[in-house]
Amino acid sequence: MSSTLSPCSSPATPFSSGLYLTIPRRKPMPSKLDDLQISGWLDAMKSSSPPRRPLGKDANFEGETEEEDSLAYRTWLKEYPSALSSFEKITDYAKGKKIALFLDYDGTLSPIVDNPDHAFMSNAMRSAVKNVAKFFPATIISGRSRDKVYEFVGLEELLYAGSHGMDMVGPLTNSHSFLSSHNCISSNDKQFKDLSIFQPAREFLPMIDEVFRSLVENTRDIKGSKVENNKFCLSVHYRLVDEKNWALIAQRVHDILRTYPRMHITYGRKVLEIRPVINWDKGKAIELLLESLGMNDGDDVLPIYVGDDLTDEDAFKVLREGKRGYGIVVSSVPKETDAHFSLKDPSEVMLFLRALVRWKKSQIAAAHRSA
Ligand SMILES: O=P(O)(O)OC[C@H]1O[C@H](O[C@H]2O[C@H](CO)[C@@H](O)[C@H](O)[C@H]2O)[C@H](O)[C@@H](O)[C@@H]1O
Repeated sequence: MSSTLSPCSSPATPFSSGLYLTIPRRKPMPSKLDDLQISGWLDAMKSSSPPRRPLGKDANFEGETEEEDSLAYRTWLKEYPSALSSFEKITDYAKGKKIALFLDYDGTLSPIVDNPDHAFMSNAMRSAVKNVAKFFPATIISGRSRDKVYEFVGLEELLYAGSHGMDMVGPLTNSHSFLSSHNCISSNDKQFKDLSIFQPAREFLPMIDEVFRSLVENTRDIKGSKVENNKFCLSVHYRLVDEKNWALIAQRVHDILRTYPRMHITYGRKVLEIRPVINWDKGKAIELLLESLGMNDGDDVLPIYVGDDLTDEDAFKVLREGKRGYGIVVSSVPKETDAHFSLKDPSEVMLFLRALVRWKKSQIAAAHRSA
């Protein structure tokens, strides 16, 4: 699975320096999408954010009955077992290995809410994340801007990767193979002393700001829409837009992006994510982070990635294809995924993090006893 389901966008190509200067920018000209294009966009918009009926609760949900939903979920669980009920299996495999933890933010550490500015994590979750980071190197990897996700999480014990991994600050100095080719620079900033900043889409910034302004301007009349600037990518939210206007919002975004062929769309949970066409995603980001942490290869490393969204699939895929860790998808409905295990919602993520801490403490205690 790839998160780049972009029926109307250009294929991803590697980053090339100075690209921004060659990008043609014309005034957006409205174009009429044909029916096929519209239905392609709408299908992607719907399938990336399926209607959800919380399991065990009645809700106004068109389609299958609640019973059928729950049967479908139980069947799906056989293929993607709960990371809680499979905890022993996971920790048996983790024995003697160094765990590296990667956590998505929205829908994983904080519940999905209508207003993206109000996606706060609970204090209980914050404390679970803080504790787990005492025992395992942990990174939050989010589509949000790095500053925004840090503002939400507020913990210094972690590394932060914003804009889907296009903005990372950390001890990235071990990753020689990536340094030269991916715009990684040592920071002169006092705040990030001795750390490196990795921003492979830096040259796109002026263009991204331009697209942001254009999106704001051209969607302001669509009730419920919201454009979020995530620094190296943009989000056009339609969660609160009446479904009859989804085609309209798709049309407007399409019209703008026609004049920016170096920007493309991916689909998240009731959000169109606009990002530069560079060969970089959350999967590549975790490879770089693992390499930086000196944990890129060897049988003694176990990366665990927890995420809920289509963009997290790039990371699940890297782990599955490399046969070197576990992806855990957060979902209360069956979905196609490259993850190995599942958790129903952020509250189960919190239980899983706490269980990891208890397990690690028991390992340490056992090691002390036998020493
Ligand atoms: O990679 P993530 O940390 O999961 O970020 C992905 C997007 O998350 C946010 O949007 C989603 O959560 C919002 C708050 O719960 C919700 O209102 C929205 O419908 C979801 O799509 C964030 O606002 C986006 O910018 C991120 O791209």
